[in-house]
Amino acid sequence: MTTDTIATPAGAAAPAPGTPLLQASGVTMRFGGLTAVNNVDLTVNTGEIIGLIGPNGAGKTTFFNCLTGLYVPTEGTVRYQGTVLPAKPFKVTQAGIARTFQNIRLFANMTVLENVIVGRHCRTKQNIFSALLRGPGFHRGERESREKAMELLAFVGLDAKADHLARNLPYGEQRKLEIARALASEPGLVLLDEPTAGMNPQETRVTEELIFAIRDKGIAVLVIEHDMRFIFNLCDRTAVLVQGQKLVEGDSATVQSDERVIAAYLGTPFEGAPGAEEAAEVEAAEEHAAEAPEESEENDK
Ligand SMILES: Nc1ncnc2c1ncn2[C@@H]1O[C@H](COP(=O)(O)OP(=O)(O)OP(=O)(O)O)[C@@H](O)[C@H]1O
Repeated sequence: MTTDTIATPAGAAAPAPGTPLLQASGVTMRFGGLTAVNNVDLTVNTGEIIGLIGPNGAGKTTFFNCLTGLYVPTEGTVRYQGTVLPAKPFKVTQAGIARTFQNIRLFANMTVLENVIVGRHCRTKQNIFSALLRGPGFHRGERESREKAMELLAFVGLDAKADHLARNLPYGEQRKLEIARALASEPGLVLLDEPTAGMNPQETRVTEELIFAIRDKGIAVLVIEHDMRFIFNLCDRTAVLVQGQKLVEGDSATVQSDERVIAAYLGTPFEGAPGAEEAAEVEAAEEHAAEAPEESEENDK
């Protein structure tokens, strides 16, 4: 009988920090006449948080899909820990890459805990026979999965809601649950597609802290986001895609000050750029001045 032992993730012996984990080389994806991703190289090393930014339709999600086996790139290769990845999402997850999606994909009618347990599927060896026979191994495996799922829920701050239905969670918490489910597969690298979309600034700050904590657990992160403050606070390096091509890659200062990036994407200097604080102070003073007559009118009454 198959027991429910937890499988070891591929490459579980943690590589030294700073060694290449993911290596995408010359990745190109064409849909008929449209080249959505054009000859993109990207390396993510252990211990890194890497950002991927670019205008709508730049090819960011398509690139993620090429990395995670949802698409077979028209050209190029994707290696994880030196091995070319198979173009099968399940095998990519088994190899050690997990992801979340731009549009939340939870099991809405399952509980929060069950959603995370499902995410552990590729690390267990349960099969139809062990489930039918329900021997000691099956129960041990179930208990372990439950405990690990609860640990992850505590990690993302959702343990108190373990028994709630996923569909009843507020939007920001559904995004956190997606992250917990991705972590349940014990990845070495997690790909997050717009993890703060629809979040308020407070939730965004919490997500930022959560991503730092994920990195501190030894999991590298590749993140797509449109929130530039979030990206430039968080990432060790950021790559900019424009019309499917990588325009620039570098640290936050390099990317923010690159004139091609400003022209093609940022438009105006990023709001956290030097000078923004002063501009905000002037704006606040102007608002205060505009409100002042009303205040004095009220005082006169
Ligand atoms: N399955 C598909 N078939 C045909 N064209 C596609 C397909 N998927 C994406 N595209 C096209 O590829 C281009 C890149 O799309 P993609 O969704 O990767 O961009 P993105 O940078 O993720 O955009 P956004 O920031 O809006 O999510 C777009 O022109 C899109 O219409």
